[in-house]
Amino acid sequence: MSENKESATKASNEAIVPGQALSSLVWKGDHLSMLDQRLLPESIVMLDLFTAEEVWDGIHAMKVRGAPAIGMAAAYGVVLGASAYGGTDAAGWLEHVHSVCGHLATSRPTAVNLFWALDRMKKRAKELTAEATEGRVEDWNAGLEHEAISIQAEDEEVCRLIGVHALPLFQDGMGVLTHCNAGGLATAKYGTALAPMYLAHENGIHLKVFADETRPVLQGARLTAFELQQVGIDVTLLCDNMAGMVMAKGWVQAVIVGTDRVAANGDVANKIGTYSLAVLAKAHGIPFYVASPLSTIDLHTATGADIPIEERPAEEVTESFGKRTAPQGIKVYNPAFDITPHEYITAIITEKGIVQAPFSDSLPALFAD
Ligand SMILES: CSC[C@H]1O[C@H](OP(=O)(O)O)[C@H](O)[C@@H]1O
Repeated sequence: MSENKESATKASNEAIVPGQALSSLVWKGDHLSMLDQRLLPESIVMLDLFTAEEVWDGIHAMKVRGAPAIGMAAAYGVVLGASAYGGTDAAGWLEHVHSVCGHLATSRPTAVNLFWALDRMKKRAKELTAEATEGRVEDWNAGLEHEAISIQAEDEEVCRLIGVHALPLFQDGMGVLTHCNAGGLATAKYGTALAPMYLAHENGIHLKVFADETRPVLQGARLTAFELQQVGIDVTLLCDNMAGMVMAKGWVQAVIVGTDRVAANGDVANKIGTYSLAVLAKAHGIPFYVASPLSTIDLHTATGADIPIEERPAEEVTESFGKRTAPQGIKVYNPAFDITPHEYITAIITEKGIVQAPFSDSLPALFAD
């Protein structure tokens, strides 16, 4: 790790290379290069982050977003935070790492991958100090760096496997509707909900993807439409309120979405609007799939009612499309996520295979060795 820290975030503009996937997070050895997803698809700007605080802000402000990407960013935030420790003793270093983790945990509340990654970094920190208790701060920091890099590398393989397991659900020419962005931009590569689209594309299977624009932050329009178009996958952008009509026309044979947290009973938190889609899918007899890595399954949270739902600033709703679109002083309700009850979910696609109801049995079984 470099001793040469900088507090000001730097940005660099990158060129759009058609067909080339963008990486949301690139570890540079002494800092984290983070793609500012708020600026897509107009600008590709990589932010150079040197401190845990800058990573906290990157997550909080949704410069990086998507459950697995949030977890990966937080892990690198721990690495950056740990490197600022000035002492040499194990107890002090461990306390410092826990304090960094505690702060990063306040960046966003719903995606459980954030807490999963922080728990994993704390566990690794404890193991490292148990191995050598004095004067090994550089080794401990290097151990944390290795752990964060592993989390990112594993996520790519996990997402690829989700795509592999989903492939039998799709036939050539099928229409598949998705919501928000659970793609490569939200993960290390491939995505969760979009992994099947990428794997189908790689295997010569043609899918017609419908991407909801996903108000109010427009992850579907700005990110999903962008990343699928970049690699030449057939994608059509829809306003959120068009899904019912498109289903009624018979254009959609499956809905597949990502998730920020799956409760032990199979209830799913995902981007606001997901619940409406699930109800519409049921009304039209269309299977509704949730793509979820094991790191997003939270067996400690009993039901969807126990999942904390983030509420975001009113301006996301009242100042859409670069200008004021609602009256001054209007009351606004802006939850970032909703809960889809497990009854609406046909199956959950994981890196270990596809599971169905009863989820209270099938989800814990995924964690058995
Ligand atoms: C692969 S998880 C993607 C997940 O993240 C989104 O939330 P946000 O953009 O607010 O971080 C959304 O719920 C997606 O399904």
